[in-house]
Amino acid sequence: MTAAEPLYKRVLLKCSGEALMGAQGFGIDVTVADRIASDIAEVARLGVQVGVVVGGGNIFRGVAVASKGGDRVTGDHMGMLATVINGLALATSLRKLGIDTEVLSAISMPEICQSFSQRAALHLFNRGKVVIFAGGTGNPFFTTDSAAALRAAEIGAEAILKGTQVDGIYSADPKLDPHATRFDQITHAEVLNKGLAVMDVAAVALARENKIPIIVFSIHEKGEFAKIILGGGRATIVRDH
Ligand SMILES: Nc1ncnc2c1ncn2[C@@H]1O[C@H](COP(=O)(O)OP(=O)(O)O)[C@@H](O)[C@H]1O
Ligand SMILES: O=c1ccn([C@@H]2O[C@H](COP(=O)(O)OP(=O)(O)O)[C@@H](O)[C@H]2O)c(=O)[nH]1
Repeated sequence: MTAAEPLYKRVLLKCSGEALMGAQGFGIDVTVADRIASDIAEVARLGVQVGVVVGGGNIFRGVAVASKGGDRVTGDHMGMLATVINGLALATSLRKLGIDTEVLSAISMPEICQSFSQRAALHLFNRGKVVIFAGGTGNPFFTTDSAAALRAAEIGAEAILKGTQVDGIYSADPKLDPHATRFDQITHAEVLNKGLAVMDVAAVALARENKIPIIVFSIHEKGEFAKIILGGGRATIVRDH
C-alpha cells in the first residue's frame, strides 16, 4: 500500500483568532499556538505550500468599539493590528519547529515584518516558506474570512481551509441549536441562500466567484488539517458541483 498523496499543492488556512486564546478567555495561549503550528508544520512537511490568514478575535474586534459609541474605523484598525500580533506569535511557534516562515502584513510596518504583495508571497512560496498573511485585507468593515478568500484568490490557492470552533457547517448554529444537522458537502450558493453564518457573505461570494472550495473543520482537533489535505478528516466541503 502506498502512502496517501496530498490533494493540493497550495492551500490557504484561515486560523481563528479566538482559537489562539485557549481556555484563557483573552490573548494568546502559547501552548495552543504551538499546537496549531505543529499541525501547519505537518502539512508543510508533506510538500504543500501553506498560506495562513490569522484572525484577531482573541484580542480585539472592531465592533466592540462601535458598540460602545466609538469610531468603527478606529476599532477595525485595532482589530487588524491584533491579527499582526497573532501572526507574529504563530510565526514564532512555527520557527521553533524549524519551519521557515514569513509574515506579510496588509498594513506596512517594515520594522516589524514585510508588506504584502502578491509577488512577495509567490516568491516566498517558491522558496519553500510558510507565509502568514496578517493585517486582514488592510481595510475596515472587512473580516479575516474575507481576507482569507482574497488572499486565496491572489495566490491561486486550490482550497480555503477554515479552521474554526466547530467541525463543519450545520443547518443552524450548532452552539445555539442542539438539533442542527451537519453537511458533508454543500454549494457556495446554498450557504448564501440558507444564510449559514459560519463564514461571512463577502468571503463566500468571493470564493464562489473564483471557484475556490471552502473546507470548514475544527482547528481544535490535532492532526485534522493534515488528514483533510490527505483526503480524510471530518469537515464540510463547500464547492459548486
Ligand atoms: N450554520 C452554521 N454552521 C456552523 N457554525 C455556525 C453556523 N452559524 C453560525 N455558526 C458559528 O460560526 C462560528 C464560526 O465563525 P466565527 O465566529 O467567525 O469564527 P472564527 O473565529 O473561526 O472566524 C462557529 O463557532 C459557530 O458557532
Ligand atoms: O480585513 C479586515 C480584517 C479584520 N478587521 C478587523 O479585525 C478584527 C479581527 O478579525 P476577525 O474578527 O475576522 O477575527 P477572527 O474572528 O477570525 O478571530 C475584526 O473584528 C475587524 O475589526 C478589519 O477591519 N479588516
